[in-house]
Amino acid sequence: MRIDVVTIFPGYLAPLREALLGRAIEAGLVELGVHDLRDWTHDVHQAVDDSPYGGGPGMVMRPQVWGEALDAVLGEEPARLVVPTPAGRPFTQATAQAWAAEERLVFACGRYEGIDQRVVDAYADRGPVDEVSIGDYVLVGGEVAVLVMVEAVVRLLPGVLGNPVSAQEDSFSDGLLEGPAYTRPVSWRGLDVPDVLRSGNHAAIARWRRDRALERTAARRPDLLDALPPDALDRADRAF
Ligand SMILES: Nc1ncccc1[N+](=O)[O-]
Repeated sequence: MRIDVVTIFPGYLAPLREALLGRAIEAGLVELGVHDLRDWTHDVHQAVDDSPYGGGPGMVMRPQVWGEALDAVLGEEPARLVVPTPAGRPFTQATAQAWAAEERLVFACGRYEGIDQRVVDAYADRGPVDEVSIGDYVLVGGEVAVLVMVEAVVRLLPGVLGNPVSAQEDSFSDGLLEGPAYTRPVSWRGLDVPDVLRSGNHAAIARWRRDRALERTAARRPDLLDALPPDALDRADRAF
């Protein structure tokens, strides 16, 4: 997979070259390009924004600069263009799963009050454009959202995670939150690991884990329970 990011703060994306993602890049599983939007300005002030038509607070990012940048970065190769914005559709594990199958992702990081809408409209004719949000809060720009989304996607690529099974058993993969996890020592500050997890009885362990996942999901995210397909909960689940 090739990932390109266009931003006025390239340094913000440095963490993508650390740890797991850094190793994936070194292993050639992912190619990463980070581009400074100001490279496509032509004025001495390298202006990337201007005041909004119709008035209102803040500044809007100029379409000309973005057009030149995205033409250059996208080239002729097909790619999914992603614009992080609080006004976007929710980015979920399902989005990450879908994007993990893409050859190319190009992220356009908006700052200020966002990017002139015509940029999204103009590129919608060339390929898929997703305006997505990582949550219902307002960040200063899209860069942090790109870090979140790239990590969620790249960890799903074959060969990236040491233990690929865990990508299947993540929270959300079966529609439920993951339950509690334990490791050694068996007793710590007077708190013991639940006996069932040391019983060796795999059916009982699976049942216990499922019950804890249902319990946690009901308590913290009842919306996820409501969203489950009708056949997702078996009789034992319903008994819980
Ligand atoms: N929440 C956000 N705030 C600003 C820019 C992008 C955002 N997002 O979620 O992608």
